[in-house]
Amino acid sequence: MGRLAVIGVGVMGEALLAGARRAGFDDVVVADAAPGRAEQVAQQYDATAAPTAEAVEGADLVLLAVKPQYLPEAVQQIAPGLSAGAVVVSVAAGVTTATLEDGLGPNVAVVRAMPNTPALIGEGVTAISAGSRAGDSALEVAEKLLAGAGEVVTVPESLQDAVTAISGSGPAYLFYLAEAMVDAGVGLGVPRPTATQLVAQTLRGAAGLLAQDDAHPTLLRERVTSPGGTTAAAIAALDAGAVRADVAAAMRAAARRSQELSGQ
Ligand SMILES: NC(=O)C1=CN([C@@H]2O[C@H](COP(=O)(O)OP(=O)(O)OC[C@H]3O[C@@H](n4cnc5c(N)ncnc54)[C@H](OP(=O)(O)O)[C@@H]3O)[C@@H](O)[C@H]2O)C=CC1
Ligand SMILES: O=C(O)[C@@H]1CCC=N1
Repeated sequence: MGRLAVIGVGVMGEALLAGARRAGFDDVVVADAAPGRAEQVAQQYDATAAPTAEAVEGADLVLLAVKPQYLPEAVQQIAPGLSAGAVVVSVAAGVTTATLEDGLGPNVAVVRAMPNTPALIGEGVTAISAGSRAGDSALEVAEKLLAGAGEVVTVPESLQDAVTAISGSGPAYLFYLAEAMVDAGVGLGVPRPTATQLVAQTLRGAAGLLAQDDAHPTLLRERVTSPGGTTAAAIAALDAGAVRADVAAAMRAAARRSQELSGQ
């Protein structure tokens, strides 16, 4: 599988590193700007720690997982040490393959990816898009890396801002909903640990139903909604609060922000 370098082992870098180890990558070098962080992660995942510029030397595959604002600096640091023919996978929201190709030079293939945090438990989903110099073999190697973190789909790069709004930021919307449901449950008199357990397993079970092949969210919701019952009362309250429109507005804001990040 060759050597993998992970640049930036924060929340997402660590989640994808965990997936890479599950996928069988066993020669891994990690780098991070926070003092001591690379060493700590290297110990935990049986990897080697190195400064950013050196970490990419001899690597066949490089995963860039720093915040978009810090990416130009990281690109500058790694560009001179990259091996010809290396594949660089970036998960930075909003940063285009064209920008990365400009900074990294003509000898590497760039793949843009948008993962999400359930990658930590192998239940993520990542959308990948090929840069202009990334052929099928580069996409394949990126897919192998990311498959350890969950499902992988290939999309045209023009859809990456939308994907970011759906699945990249998506877990946060569900945690927000979970918080609101737990708090409301507590308000209705249920102890917080019990309310949390009820909400977590309800989300897990509902996601399982939704993941079935023939699932349609409308049908699934209708099956819960008995005539004149409790769910009908709840959905009427959600509609009165224009929650559906709010979700659409939130996702448009996320996609817009992803676009803005590409201009920074
Ligand atoms: N979190 C998420 O749900 C998702 C995040 N992403 C993308 O993943 C990327 C990382 O996000 P996230 O993990 O949340 O951020 P974090 O801040 O948790 O992690 C980024 C890490 O990179 C380090 N770093 C910064 N500059 C360098 C450098 N030059 N060399 C090595 N390490 C460096 C940071 O150190 P320090 O703290 O000292 O700056 C930090 O530890 C972002 O681009 C984001 O858009 C994509 C999908 C989902
Ligand atoms: O909030 C962010 O910018 C990153 C990208 C998608 C999820 N987290």
